[in-house]
Amino acid sequence: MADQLSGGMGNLAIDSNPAAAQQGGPGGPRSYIPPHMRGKMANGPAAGPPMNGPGGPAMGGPLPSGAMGGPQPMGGPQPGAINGLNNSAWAGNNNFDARGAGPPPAAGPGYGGGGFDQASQPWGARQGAPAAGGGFQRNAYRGGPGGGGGDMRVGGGGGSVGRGEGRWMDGKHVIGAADPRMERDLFGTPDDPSKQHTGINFEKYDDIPVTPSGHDVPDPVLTFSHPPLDPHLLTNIELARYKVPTPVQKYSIPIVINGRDLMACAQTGSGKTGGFLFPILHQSFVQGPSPVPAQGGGGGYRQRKAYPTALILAPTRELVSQIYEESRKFAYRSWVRPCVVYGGADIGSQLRQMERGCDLLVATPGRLVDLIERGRISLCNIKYLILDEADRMLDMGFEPQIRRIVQGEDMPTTGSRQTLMFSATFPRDIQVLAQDFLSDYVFLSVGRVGSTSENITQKVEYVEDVDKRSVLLDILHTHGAGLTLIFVETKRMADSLSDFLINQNFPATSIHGDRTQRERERALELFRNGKCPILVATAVAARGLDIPNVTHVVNYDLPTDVDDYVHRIGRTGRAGNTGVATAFFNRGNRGIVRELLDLLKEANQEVPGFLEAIARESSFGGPSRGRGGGGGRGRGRGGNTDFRKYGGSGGGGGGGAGGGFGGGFGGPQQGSGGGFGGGYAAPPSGGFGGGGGGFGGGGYGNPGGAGGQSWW
Ligand SMILES: Nc1ncnc2c1ncn2[C@@H]1O[C@H](COP(=O)(O)OP(=O)(O)OP(=O)(O)O)[C@@H](O)[C@H]1O
Repeated sequence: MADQLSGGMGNLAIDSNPAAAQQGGPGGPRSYIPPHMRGKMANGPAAGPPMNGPGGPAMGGPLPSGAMGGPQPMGGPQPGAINGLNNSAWAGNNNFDARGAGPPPAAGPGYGGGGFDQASQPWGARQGAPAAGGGFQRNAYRGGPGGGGGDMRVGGGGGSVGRGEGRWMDGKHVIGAADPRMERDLFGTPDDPSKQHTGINFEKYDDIPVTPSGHDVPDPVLTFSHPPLDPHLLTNIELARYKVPTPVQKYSIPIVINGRDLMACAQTGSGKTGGFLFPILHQSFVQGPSPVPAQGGGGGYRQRKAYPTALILAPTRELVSQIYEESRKFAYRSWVRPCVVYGGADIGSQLRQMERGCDLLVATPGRLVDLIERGRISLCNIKYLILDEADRMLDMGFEPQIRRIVQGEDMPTTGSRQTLMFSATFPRDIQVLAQDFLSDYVFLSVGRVGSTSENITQKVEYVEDVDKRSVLLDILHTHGAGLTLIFVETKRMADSLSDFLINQNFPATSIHGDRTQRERERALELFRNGKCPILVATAVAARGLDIPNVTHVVNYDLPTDVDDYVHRIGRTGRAGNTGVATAFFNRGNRGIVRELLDLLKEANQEVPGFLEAIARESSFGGPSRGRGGGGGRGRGRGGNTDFRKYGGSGGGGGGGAGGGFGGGFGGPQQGSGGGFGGGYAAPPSGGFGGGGGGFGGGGYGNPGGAGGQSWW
């Protein structure tokens, strides 16, 4: 049931392949191994200890920082490898063969050899955490009414808490002891290349106009200071070397502390994660844990349910892992214990993690539904519900699962919890739908909704399909230092293009939904640490991932939805750093020409003449997206602001040409290139009629409805 649910509830791209993962990862009989990885995997991760094996890391989740690019021996990038990326270093590097059995030459002590074992230990084991010897603490989980049971972090049951953990005792927050080694692991060193550092344009974020709307919007905070923020949170923010809040953080902190719901739109890479973590952790540090209801049915610790107070939902495994790592930083030494769950990884180890305490849960929807079905999580204590990449979480693919989680279980209703939604894009129709989950919310727009950062230099080149490979090779030959992320539309294309690049002696790897979780982690790790500085990816890597030193994003295949383009190119130019994004455009991409054109103009980018010409000749109807225009495709784009300002709460006709703010929801989608088909015609209160069916063109939304197959 678990596997069926994970794979069959619509979260297919994300939670797919649990069976393969459980059968031994890359070596398992049902695992997919691309040809170029076959020899290598035998010596690589599969040879190491299970990533999530029993034995229970003290605190680390199934993707320990070492496995995902933390500062531990393997996780740290190889600066030499990155800096050595130039024309000759790549193309001429005949020693590199990602298909071969051995590790890449730059691997040093890291991957594949002896170094891997060390790095792949569960986090707690590597840190020598108490749990490493004896597994998880059987009596540690909070139990019994009032929360005064066995969890050492709450109620003051005596005994010890885990390393880096604090506790809540007698109504007070007791901060845990500092742990220098753990601090290094979590926060890195000042010049640590594996961590994102703020770039030269960080201060320019302040020039972006912020438009809050809703009544009684609290004034922004200007600094990280007490008040309003909890002093212990400030200590952790300082350890993270954040000096000043980004605009979205300046506003979100007081809005959430004042008890309001929030829908926040801010450009990619501008600190939205802190935008929700800071205020909810602040509140948690101040208020302490909620009492846990008495658990019926008795049973041993294995029957215990987790009762998180904060739930963060995000669309991909990699993104939930990243958010989890961020929450570990800012919850360090506090009573709040973060946990992460996602499909494709051993559910047993995730359950054991939760049994050790689970106050802030980061989850992909499919796996969460699975755990709810198993009776292992109750949502009755949720005070904060966060939908990161909110528009993605509420689109066709995820919406049924989100409704089930939010409305179909025991979560407090709107008004009794706080709901926060964050994204860089927020189409109008999704804004309308989102209302079901929000109560009297503040809408916050940093810049225009869906706009791109001016830190990204966008280039559009006219390239026919047959010429794409050779143009890509030219680009890779001339591109300087840094990591290059190449987006394609299909999983098959991701494999074939990465194979092609490897054959051309470029150190490439790929990430997409058909790869096992371990392969995905390995690909990301090799990319992060510069051993494979070229990553070919499907849309699975488009949202949220924060990888330092990505200097170039190539849209080898342009997406059919311009919002996807916004998120993809947002993998570069983050935290005030600069980056370049190149798109291959030809007449097959006419569908987004107008929106792309508007986007480029708005971000003060150069607009190639051919784009203007094709936009003119295009018969593709509808107004342009910007400046209050609705959606040419009926999605009724958000324009630059809160749709409530323009009246109406949904309804209106389908998105025909000329559909402004009044339209765009309620009718069947016009679709572009057969994107949506039918099944999207529900009224605002009713959800999408069709759910799974009707999605036929890879246009937008979850790549498959219930039971379908993902394309990413
Ligand atoms: N106040 C701050 N000072 C310095 N760096 C910050 C600050 N806030 C966030 N960052 C850093 O900026 C980077 C981008 O932040 P984050 O991943 O939260 O962006 P985002 O807005 O969620 O992007 P996306 O839309 O792609 O999900 C991260 O590396 C984060 O550590």
